[in-house]
Amino acid sequence: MKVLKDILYKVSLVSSIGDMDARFKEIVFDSRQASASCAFVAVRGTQVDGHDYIDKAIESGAKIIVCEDLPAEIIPSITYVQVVNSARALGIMAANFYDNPSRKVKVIAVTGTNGKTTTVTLLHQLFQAMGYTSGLLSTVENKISDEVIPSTHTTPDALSVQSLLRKMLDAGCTHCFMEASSHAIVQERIAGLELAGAVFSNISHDHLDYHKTFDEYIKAKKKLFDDLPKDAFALVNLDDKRGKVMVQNTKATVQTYALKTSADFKAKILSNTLEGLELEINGKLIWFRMIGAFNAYNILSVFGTASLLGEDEEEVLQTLSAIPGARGRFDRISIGGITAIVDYAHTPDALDNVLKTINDVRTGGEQLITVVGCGGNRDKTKRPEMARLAVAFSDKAILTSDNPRFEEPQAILDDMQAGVGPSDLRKTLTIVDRREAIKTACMLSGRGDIILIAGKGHEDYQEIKGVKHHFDDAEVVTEYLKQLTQN
Ligand SMILES: CC(=O)N[C@H]1[C@@H](OP(=O)(O)OP(=O)(O)OC[C@H]2O[C@@H](n3ccc(=O)[nH]c3=O)[C@H](O)[C@@H]2O)O[C@H](CO)[C@@H](O)[C@@H]1O[C@H](C)C(=O)N[C@@H](C)C(=O)N[C@H](CCC(=O)O)C(=O)O
Ligand SMILES: Nc1ncnc2c1ncn2[C@@H]1O[C@H](COP(=O)(O)OP(=O)(O)OP(=O)(O)O)[C@@H](O)[C@H]1O
Ligand SMILES: N[C@H](CCC[C@H](N)C(=O)O)C(=O)O
Ligand SMILES: [Mg+2]
Repeated sequence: MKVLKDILYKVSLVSSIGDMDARFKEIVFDSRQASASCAFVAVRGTQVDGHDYIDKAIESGAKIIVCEDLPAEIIPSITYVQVVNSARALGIMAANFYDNPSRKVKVIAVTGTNGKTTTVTLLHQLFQAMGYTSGLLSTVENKISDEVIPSTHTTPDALSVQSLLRKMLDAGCTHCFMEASSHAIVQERIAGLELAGAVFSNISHDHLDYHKTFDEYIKAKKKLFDDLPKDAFALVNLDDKRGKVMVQNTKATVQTYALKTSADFKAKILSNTLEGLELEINGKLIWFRMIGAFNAYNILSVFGTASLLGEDEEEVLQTLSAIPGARGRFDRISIGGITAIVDYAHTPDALDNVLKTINDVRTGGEQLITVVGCGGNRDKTKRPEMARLAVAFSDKAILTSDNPRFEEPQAILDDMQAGVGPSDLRKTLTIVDRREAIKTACMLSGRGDIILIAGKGHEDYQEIKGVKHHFDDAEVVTEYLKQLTQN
């Protein structure tokens, strides 16, 4: 049992009614999970307002209500705590409830439009390989050392963040590498965390459905750095034109990395092929198994982070050199002389990078066939742009579905097709069924050709009308390439 006033430590309060020494055994922010003697935090959401569910939570046994607006009817047996910001209060309460695990585990948060999963995965793999026990919170999976805990979000909700960190601490983890999505920052899912450092990779077009304007999206990412404590580090990519803005108001120690300009951590690409990257980092030449210039940025930010955490530079580079990278990020499958690449590029910038990378490392003569779709109920403005890029940088493009969710798949494809100019229609196919689209790409390809399947990476489902149907790009392309090349 926890005592309310202890758990409210550092929460900005407006007023309270009732017993501040009240005891409770769990915090919930969803009335459907309320139980006897829980504390219910009413959070305003995008769909509904948690304040409308206060009665329901009390019916299910909640004895403590934390909210921004007090209800009209006050029940004498209930304690009400009015706070400035419920979402923020939830994060701070969760941290106190689990005894502030981030004071003992060094937590590094990575934000940016692209590269978060890759960066945190590399950091986790690196620290594990160097003998540390470390944790991971990522889009693909959460990990406590080697134990996998399935991930539902890029950044879990505030309670899950803290309870996972507590488990990491109990399991002996010294570090945790986590993604901080812009949604999570705005929704205060990381409030209450005491970060040891934060990393900014880049910012480009995404999630304008949620943030509305690019300025708001930049502000969301900047908030991570604004909220850092003085003893933390802020590591930013200076080649991104928003790198400096991110750390304008931070109290943390600013450190920079770049390929194109002078910075604290600097790298140069010596060679970039389908086999890997050769980089010069701090005067040392090292070979890496990851492909593409964008991965040079990810490797460099991992190197910078590890150095700022006090690790030996030589050991870091040697260990990183053997690491394969994150699942679904430029995964190469070679069957019968055909190369398929499965990649999670689901934004115009990521797709542009991946297509340019393939074009940079092509030897010439082969065809590049790209299969790509755009998610339903997500930023619509990226649809024509992604189709335009796929067509412009490939010999053939097959536009298809990617998690249509509650939208009509053909309507998403119509939005995509608007980005294809009349002269490019010849090399564009539209196939709603993703399996058929991949099969067609395999049928159109011959020895030496490259098939890029973009958008889903590690995802093993296709989400249609609230139901996730098993679907795995790598599995499907392997099946057809085997079938077609064996006959
Ligand atoms: C748009 C968005 O981010 N939504 C997240 C948000 O939900 P919401 O604001 O819509 O919540 P709501 O349904 O309006 O409910 C408001 C409050 O009322 C409560 N409630 C609701 C109903 C009820 O009966 N009783 C009750 O108490 C809810 O528990 C909630 O506290 O808060 C929830 C709890 O933390 C999240 O699960 C949910 O993620 C949804 C499922 C989602 O799809 N989010 C995506 C967009 C997301 O967060 N993506 C980023 C990564 C993006 C990227 O970079 O690629 C991520 O970090 O995963
Ligand atoms: N540093 C980078 N710059 C630009 N593009 C990148 C970078 N790193 C990876 N990418 C591309 O972006 C895709 C997504 O990468 P990753 O999963 O690491 O990003 P993310 O930020 O975690 O994405 P999400 O917001 O969906 O969690 C990759 O599949 C690759 O195509
Ligand atoms: N975390 C991102 C992933 C998008 C991946 C893509 N496959 C899609 O479904 O749009 C989101 O939920 O917007
Ligand atoms: Mg991610």
